[in-house]
Amino acid sequence: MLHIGKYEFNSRLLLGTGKFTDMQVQSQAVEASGTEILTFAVRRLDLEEAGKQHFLDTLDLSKYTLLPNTAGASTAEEAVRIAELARASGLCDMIKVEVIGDGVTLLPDPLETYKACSILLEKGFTVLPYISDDVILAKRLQLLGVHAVMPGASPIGAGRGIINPYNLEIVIEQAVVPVIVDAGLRSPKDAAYAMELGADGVLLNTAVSGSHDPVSMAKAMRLGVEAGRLAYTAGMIPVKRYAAASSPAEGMVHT
Ligand SMILES: CC(=O)[C@@H](O)[C@H](O)COP(=O)(O)O
Repeated sequence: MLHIGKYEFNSRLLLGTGKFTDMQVQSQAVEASGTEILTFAVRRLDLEEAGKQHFLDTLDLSKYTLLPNTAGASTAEEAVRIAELARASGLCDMIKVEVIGDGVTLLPDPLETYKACSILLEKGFTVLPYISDDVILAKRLQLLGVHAVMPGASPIGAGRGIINPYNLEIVIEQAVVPVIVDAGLRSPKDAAYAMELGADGVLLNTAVSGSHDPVSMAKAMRLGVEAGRLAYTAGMIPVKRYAAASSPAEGMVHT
């Protein structure tokens, strides 16, 4: 079970809803992924798509928790405004805090993210900040009281997989709230790797929406997350410098 604040989930795969070209394929991909948490940009929903049918209208919303995100915000104030808009519209009080600091790398702004989280926590939100793989920021945000941290594997949409497993491992080791590895994943091996490192979940979007067959990729990602989690809980053997024979040599007759 994945526990985030007062919420509980069986699935550890969180899916983004952007960049799908066909709503029906998207619905099937969501189903195939087994996800229970769908994240979407409130700003996009509110401004650019006003009046149009939205993908969320095509879903049985009783099966999913909608996780609004503050994509499009570049300051704490903007992120807070977007979060309040989401809550006032009757959406979940969970918010993925995404405050982008740079239009080229799309990396999150640590100072504005911290400030936004501080305000949103005071306002009673369940707060999930998207951050870089920054060990100290992750720690500081947890001291502030966030409900999960979402370190990036690599930049959004880059598909570069986990660039810094060392940092991610330390974030995970020191975490007192769930760690959801978010962004930059490309293949099921990346998802499995994040889970093998001990992540509590992964969030991805482009890897599925941008593949030739999003439904199959969604299923592959689901299996990757499940395999990685199973391996993590099973306990993997230590890495050794030299060989260790699989069959014991004792009792063998040597000539
Ligand atoms: C939908 C969402 O929140 C994205 O911003 C998220 O960070 C996913 O990144 P990828 O598209 O790289 O998987």
